[in-house]
Amino acid sequence: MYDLVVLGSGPGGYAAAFRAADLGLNVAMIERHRTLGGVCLNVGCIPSKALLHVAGKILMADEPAHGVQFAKPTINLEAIRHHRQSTVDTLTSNLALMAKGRKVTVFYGEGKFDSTNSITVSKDGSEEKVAFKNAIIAVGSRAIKLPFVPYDDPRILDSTSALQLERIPEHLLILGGGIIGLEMATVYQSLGAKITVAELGEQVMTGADKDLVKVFEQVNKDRMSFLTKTQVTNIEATPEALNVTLKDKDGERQLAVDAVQVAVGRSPNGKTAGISDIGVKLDERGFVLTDDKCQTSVPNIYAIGDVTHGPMLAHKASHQGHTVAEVIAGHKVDFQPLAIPSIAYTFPEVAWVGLTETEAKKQDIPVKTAVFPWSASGRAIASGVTQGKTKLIYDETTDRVLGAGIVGSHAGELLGELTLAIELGATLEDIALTIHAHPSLHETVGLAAELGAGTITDLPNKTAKKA
Ligand SMILES: NC(=O)c1ccc[n+]([C@@H]2O[C@H](COP(=O)([O-])OP(=O)(O)OC[C@H]3O[C@@H](n4cnc5c(N)ncnc54)[C@H](O)[C@@H]3O)[C@@H](O)[C@H]2O)c1
Repeated sequence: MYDLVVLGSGPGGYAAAFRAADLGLNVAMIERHRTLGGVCLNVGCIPSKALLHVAGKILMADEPAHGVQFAKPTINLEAIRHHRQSTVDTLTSNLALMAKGRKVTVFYGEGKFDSTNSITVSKDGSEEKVAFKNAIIAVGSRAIKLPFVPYDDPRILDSTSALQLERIPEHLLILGGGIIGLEMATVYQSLGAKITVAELGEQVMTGADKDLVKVFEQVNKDRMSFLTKTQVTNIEATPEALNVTLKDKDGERQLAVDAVQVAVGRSPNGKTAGISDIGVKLDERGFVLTDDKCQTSVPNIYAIGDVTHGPMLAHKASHQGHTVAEVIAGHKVDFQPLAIPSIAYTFPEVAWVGLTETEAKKQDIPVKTAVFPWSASGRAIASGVTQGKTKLIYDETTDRVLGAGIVGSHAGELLGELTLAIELGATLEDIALTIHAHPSLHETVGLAAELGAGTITDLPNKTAKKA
């Protein structure tokens, strides 16, 4: 009997298994695919970043380089696919080695709970029972399917098939303006596709503040067309084209495209693997209900990652994984983060963490904001990346930083400081008095804080504190 069995080997599952093994527990992990790492490493975060890296190189070659002109890039799709796959292979094979090094037993096959103390793993017609004292459900999520989409048509792409880069369509419609849709829009646009994004909501990248998203839209206005408040209601496949029905306030119209990527969100896998049959409580959408120790309604069973409430992000899952491993090992810990960062790896990147201004307004939280424009940053001007903003959202009375957002080159990397600031309860003054290197893009964080504090000297003195 294992001390712990982890069902699923994504960033949540393997982090939990490895941490538990390091704490001296006897651990097994069950994975239905041939490689470890789940969606994120195999067909999600990691391969998309490999493609976005290439997209960045192509887009950069197109930008004015202040005296240097590059020829039009030559694109070798096979080599790009190879970079994607070798990135995935490096990480997934390292995971298998680390599992071995930690003596975590890996069962490859489809796992299904048959009691609160055992899971049956099925593979190629054979079955094996794995008994456990504790289990962690880390079964993730899957793409939401829309009833009117002709999924059998090869011109319909999902987040997995889009990564294959089988062909570059002339005109690609992105159905859903969330992070997956916009990241793949960026990849395909750089490779030559015309892009139309159809988004039901008021803005693309819901979740980020509008003023930041506006900069992203502005930079991309000649590269992509954004149709917001627009619902895709039907797709008809004909030999010549995919005829997409778009519905907005003016009524319905047709758009003929030669490929559609569907990226309308993900739903949790809670209703699979016999999870509810053993008494684990789910909500109506299939999320497993957990407390702040990630414990489910069955005391020896825990759940982490996309199958639980909260953002569907790998770094949330891995931190939950560590928490549960430590709880099972007897530590007094829980999972109550103040800040879970989000990054859209688009061009430019958009990154945000903690409270947004939109959320503050919705929840009636009294906040102030300080937004430093990158057009006043020496490093941004010298690097030709002035289309950016660094924004702080802070408590009106205490000046404590509650949220932050950045749009611009390397925004995702710059966000780290602000995530730490929020977790440590920093105020504007703490950030403003921290010496940031000059000239640098991260200096914009310090300058935004100085702007809020009224001590800034890198902008006109409208906001200067006189006393
Ligand atoms: N870099 C990252 O952090 C990253 C990358 C990829 C995915 N993810 C996560 O994966 C999850 C799924 O991402 P996603 O982009 O698929 O989902 P999402 O929920 O973020 O966005 C889907 C969008 O589709 C729109 N939509 C739904 N039906 C529509 C219709 N019929 N017509 C037009 N628009 C429609 C919705 O309004 C929504 O804005 C998210 O939780 C996301 O945070 C994160």
